[in-house]
Amino acid sequence: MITGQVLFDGFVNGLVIGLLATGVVLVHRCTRVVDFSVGNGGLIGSGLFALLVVKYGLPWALALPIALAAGTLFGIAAELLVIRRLFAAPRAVVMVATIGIAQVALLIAVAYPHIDKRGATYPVPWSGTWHPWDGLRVTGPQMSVLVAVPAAAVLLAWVLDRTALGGAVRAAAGNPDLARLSGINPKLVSTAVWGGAGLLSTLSLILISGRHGSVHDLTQLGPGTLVRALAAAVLARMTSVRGALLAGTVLGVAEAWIKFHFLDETGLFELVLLVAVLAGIVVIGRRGGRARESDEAAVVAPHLAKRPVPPGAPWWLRNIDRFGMTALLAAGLLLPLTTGLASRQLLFTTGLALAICAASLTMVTGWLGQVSLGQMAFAGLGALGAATLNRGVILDLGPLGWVTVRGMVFPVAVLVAACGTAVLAAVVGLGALRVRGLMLAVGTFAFAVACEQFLYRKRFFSGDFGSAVPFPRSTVLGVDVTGQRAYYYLVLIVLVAVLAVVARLRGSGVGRSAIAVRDNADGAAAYTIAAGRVRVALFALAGGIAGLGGALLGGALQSIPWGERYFLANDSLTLVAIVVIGGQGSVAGPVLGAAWVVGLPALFPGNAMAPLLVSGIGLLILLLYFPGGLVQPGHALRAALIRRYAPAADTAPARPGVAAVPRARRLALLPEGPVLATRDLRVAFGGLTAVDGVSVEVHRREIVGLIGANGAGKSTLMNAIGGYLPATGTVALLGNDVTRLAPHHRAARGLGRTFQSARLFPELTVRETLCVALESRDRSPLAATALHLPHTFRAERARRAAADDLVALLGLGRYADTPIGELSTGTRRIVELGGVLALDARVICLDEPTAGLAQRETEAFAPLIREVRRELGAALLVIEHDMPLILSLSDRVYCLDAGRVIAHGTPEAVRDDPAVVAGYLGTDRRAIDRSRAAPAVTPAAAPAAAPTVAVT
Ligand SMILES: Nc1ncnc2c1ncn2[C@@H]1O[C@H](COP(=O)(O)OP(=O)(O)OP(=O)(O)O)[C@@H](O)[C@H]1O
Repeated sequence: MITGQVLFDGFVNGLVIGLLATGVVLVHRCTRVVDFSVGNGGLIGSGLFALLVVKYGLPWALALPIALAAGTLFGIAAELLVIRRLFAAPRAVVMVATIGIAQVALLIAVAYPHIDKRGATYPVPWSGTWHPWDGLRVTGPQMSVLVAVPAAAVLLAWVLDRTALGGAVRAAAGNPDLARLSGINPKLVSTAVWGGAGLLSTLSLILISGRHGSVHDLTQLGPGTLVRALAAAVLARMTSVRGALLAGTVLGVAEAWIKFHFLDETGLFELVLLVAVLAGIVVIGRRGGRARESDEAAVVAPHLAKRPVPPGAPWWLRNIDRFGMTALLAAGLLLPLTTGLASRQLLFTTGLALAICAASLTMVTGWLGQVSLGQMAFAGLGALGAATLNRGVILDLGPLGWVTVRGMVFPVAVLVAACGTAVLAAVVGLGALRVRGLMLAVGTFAFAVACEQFLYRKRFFSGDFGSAVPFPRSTVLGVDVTGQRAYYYLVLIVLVAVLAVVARLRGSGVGRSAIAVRDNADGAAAYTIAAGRVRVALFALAGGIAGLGGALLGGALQSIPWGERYFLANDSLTLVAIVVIGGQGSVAGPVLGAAWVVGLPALFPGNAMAPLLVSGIGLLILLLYFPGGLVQPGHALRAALIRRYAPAADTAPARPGVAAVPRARRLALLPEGPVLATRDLRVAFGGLTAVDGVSVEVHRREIVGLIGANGAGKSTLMNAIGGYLPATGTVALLGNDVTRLAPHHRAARGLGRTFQSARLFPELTVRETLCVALESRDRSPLAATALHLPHTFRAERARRAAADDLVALLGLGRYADTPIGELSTGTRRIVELGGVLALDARVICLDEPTAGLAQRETEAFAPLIREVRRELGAALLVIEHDMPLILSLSDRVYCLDAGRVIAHGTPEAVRDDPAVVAGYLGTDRRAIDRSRAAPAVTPAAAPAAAPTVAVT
């Protein structure tokens, strides 16, 4: 029977976790960043408190404000020196920066003078025990919690609800742009929030350390505390401060209950936390916790990304990447020959294995723009799994009886374990990747802690070996790899193979699709790319590669220290540092990053601070000053050489025959009746019905205009047609009901779409963007591409040739290798049309195709749109504010007002409709006059398009 005392103890622990979680929620609400420094950040003040009281004999009442002030100042300093400088950066970057801040905090705490009093206890104001009623005991540290947490919560509520600062914080959290307009300085708010979070985490860590008892090993409190606070914050949907406090308390009680009932199952609670976090993430996703576009973004700005070498460049420039990689390989081959010391060889091998693990993160962070904080957990499971398979196991399958798995030879065990971690990563990814934004980081961090505390400890993995599981090496394909140097070369070969896979995937449709999904998931869906599938497939592959790297690392060590180093949650943070330091998304980055993080501390043997220094401070310096990482100077040199020796040439023929564009489905028969029809479509945002029972039809080869005042619901209607928004009513495409289909399925059935913002995929070049659209015809298979199978090279060549034809057709020759992010709006809009051509769309929705264009460009666009219709034989639904353009272009027009169709018919009829004049055109007399003056151009009489005119 569980006692009240156990639950009470859990309640008190939970109060502190809840307090820490409020800091996480505050920071997230104001800056949309998950703050990973919240655990370690508090160590500065909590360590100082112990130091001042125990070592220097200060009274606690004096030391406490000093410690709290130190923690607050650290929060403020972190904001001023790091966060503020990354104000405009993607949130993924800022989150990675918080990992650097956490490392720096740990570094400072480790650097504190040693408290050499043996058995000294952590200072608490009250040392007695109380018995408020029979059977309940309240200790001194618990009394501190019972006093401090409610006091802090009341103070926080008062500051948030009653003070000007609190009002500013709430306003900035609700709508930063509106807050800025009403005179609130978001930077000041951010500083205040970070200071407040520093104060809360210092207080929490002081209270937790009091419960911990000893003044030693305080730095160990970081990850366990952090994961509980993050879990509470996720359960509070990252938005509710009060909810965070409540969730923390519930978790504390749950932990006490679980630990009481399952005393033998160490780490079971961490497993429950993982499940709770994943469930919380799914709920956040369901409740519309969609991230803003900028959340998952390239951690490297597009201008720092590697440029493709133009095909006309001299041979040495075309092969410059090969030279670089050959030089790295030569260094790798020669390295073990520089020393005969086995310990050095082991160090080098460790670096290579970590580079393999980091290469897995390159795909997740560099391409998907997501941050995984669980890669070293996959590595740990790979290592322990391989060791288990190597020695053989007897499995208890319950009613099915016992199964004996005979030991596998070393290389087979490594490969099977890697496949196992890939499957596991797919499962974790299915939960955590459902929500866009940065929730993967939280989910994978919880996974890392659950592995460390629960999975690694299972007898299946650790057997009876305690904290060092043996993993002896043997032979690989008949070659003896028991020697340190031979094993080094084996790991080098695997690293080269992994990097070859990564490089091949990045240059293929798989890498392009991943970057497209990251930069603009809706845009990718419009090109038939299923974001979820791309994310989960790459995350699974990354999990497999991490497992492979981990198994090889285990083989290098020959005895897996699962509870001590390499495979812990903190090591996953270090892996993120390796990737950022090396250069995100770059193939050489993991190698350079691993060389930095493993190699530099080796120059200072025995110094516990060196690893933290190179990964923590190194991470921050690189993020702030060299966001491209160590490969950045190389990329800059490469770009300079390209500018100097291969300037972009306009290779576009003036106007090649459009027949050059291969078309897959152009000749497919269109059904009778409308090609697009909506019935009673309705979309509501909370209380606002943006589209209110709209039924529209678009017939074969028709251009239908959609007009209406700002906010009338035109874009919302188009988004509902595309499946980007949940709607009631039906949508039929080419005679088939597509109401229940996801956007990428609708696109695959012939629905093309361009967006008002024409964002496309900023990091991809024009040619790459068109290749993404061409994936709709022939998708790049992940496994076959990774394995370099010949047919994937043929398919890739065909795709590039088709993209080049489109580039030529649209007169985009000189922009073919330019990243989209560097193009003008007009050029981006032409690339978007190129994408629609690549799709072979049968029904095309254009959302304000001339928005942001100069009048001259707008005039060139009408013929281009007609040309697209002629080319594809498609029907178009076009939203446009330019009345002369839309009235001259359209065969029929619908006018929307407040989400309803108020008129439809021929352009002339709609233009003269009294409701349209009163509700829309009447607002701008000149618009009517201009539209009356507009010549009613028939499609047949349209002038030949001169698309290059619009390219500016
Ligand atoms: N994601 C959203 N959340 C809440 N409200 C939204 C959202 N998107 C649109 N709205 C609201 O729905 C209404 C219709 O917006 P919509 O963008 O469809 O209008 P529109 O006719 O396309 O306007 P514009 O010509 O300015 O693009 C507006 O009141 C808008 O504020």
